[in-house]
Amino acid sequence: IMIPFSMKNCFQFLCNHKVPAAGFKTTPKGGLILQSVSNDVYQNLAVEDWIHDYISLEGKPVLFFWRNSPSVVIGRHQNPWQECNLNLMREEGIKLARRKSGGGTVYHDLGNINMTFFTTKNKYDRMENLQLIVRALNAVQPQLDVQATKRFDLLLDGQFKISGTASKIGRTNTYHHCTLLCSTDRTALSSLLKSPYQGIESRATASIPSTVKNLLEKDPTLTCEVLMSAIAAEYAAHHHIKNHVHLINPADETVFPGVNSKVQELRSWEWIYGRTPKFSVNTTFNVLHEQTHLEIKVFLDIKDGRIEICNIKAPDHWLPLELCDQLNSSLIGSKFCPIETAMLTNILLRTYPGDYKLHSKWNILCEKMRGIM
Ligand SMILES: Nc1ncnc2c1ncn2[C@@H]1O[C@H](COP(=O)(O)OC(=O)CCCC[C@@H]2CCSS2)[C@@H](O)[C@H]1O
Repeated sequence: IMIPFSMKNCFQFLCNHKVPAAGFKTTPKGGLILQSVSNDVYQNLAVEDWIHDYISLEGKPVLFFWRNSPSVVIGRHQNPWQECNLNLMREEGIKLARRKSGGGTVYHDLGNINMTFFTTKNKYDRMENLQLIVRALNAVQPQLDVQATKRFDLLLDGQFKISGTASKIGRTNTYHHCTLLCSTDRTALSSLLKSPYQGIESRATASIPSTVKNLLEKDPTLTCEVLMSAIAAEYAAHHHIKNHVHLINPADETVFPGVNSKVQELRSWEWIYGRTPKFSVNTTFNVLHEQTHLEIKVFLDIKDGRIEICNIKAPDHWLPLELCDQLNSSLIGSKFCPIETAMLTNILLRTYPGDYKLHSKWNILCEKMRGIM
């Protein structure tokens, strides 16, 4: 990894050392423990990515602690419509993030600790990291029954998931990141991770749901702060480094040059929705017309988050084929997104000013379409 000259200084900052004349060579080996001062999921994922891209981890593993305000974090190759309730998230102002690592969907809030274990490829060992967490948990509460599974979850009492794992393996650097449920809102977790959307077909990675539990429910002294200190102490002991947690601000461009462009990428529609593997939606809408139920069939192909094929089929006596097709054509190429659909509908309505009966039918269809987005 090439570290540009300006980044040498920030590397030294990360070690909390004054920039010495001798430069880079004086940075101590052994490892580093960092903790983010931000609770913004995009900033935290961006700085994680930045460390992965720019820090030389040879002989210097890094542990990074971070927590987020309420967010749903999907894996790199997942379909958000299949994994979560996007309508509920919009209503509640819950962020959606797509991470760079693979795997399933998790819910984060301030009661959930995220940990990223950075190493070079040859030191990458997820089980070792999980065992370190288990030792730390047992150091604060020897009675806890926590075990790592073959799929790198941590289970409490042999049945409740308290941690999920994902990882990214780069050319030389790697990271293993995992969650730890301390006092997360479990009601929010389960309602947000339930998809209401039907008829989706895709080859995206599917999550593996589990029954979860918070450590604080087991023992009220196990707060996030207690857990993070215990894990930091265990990490320091394991790597023979000073038990000091360096606070970092992931928005600080002077420390992490270029980090804000990573934040922008992670926040973008193109990354979050546009990276969804190609999928199709095959569903029906029911509308009431003159006291009878009509069935409207919908078939969509969505590629890069945009509608590629749109086939809405309504009974001809309700909406003449030609007018139905106008709606179909106007949706092709547009984002599979309720705001964009609302905009397009308004444009379409203007093509038949004054035809309120038609407006009402198009509006009904668009409202239903928005409901599946
Ligand atoms: N925060 C959290 N911690 C543990 N388990 C969770 C959490 N949220 C949801 N779940 C449960 O895990 C499954 C999904 O399990 P699944 O195995 O499919 O996915 C994962 O575990 C992915 C973990 C990603 C960790 C990253 C670390 C930093 S950024 S996110 C979900 O349906 C819930 O039942």
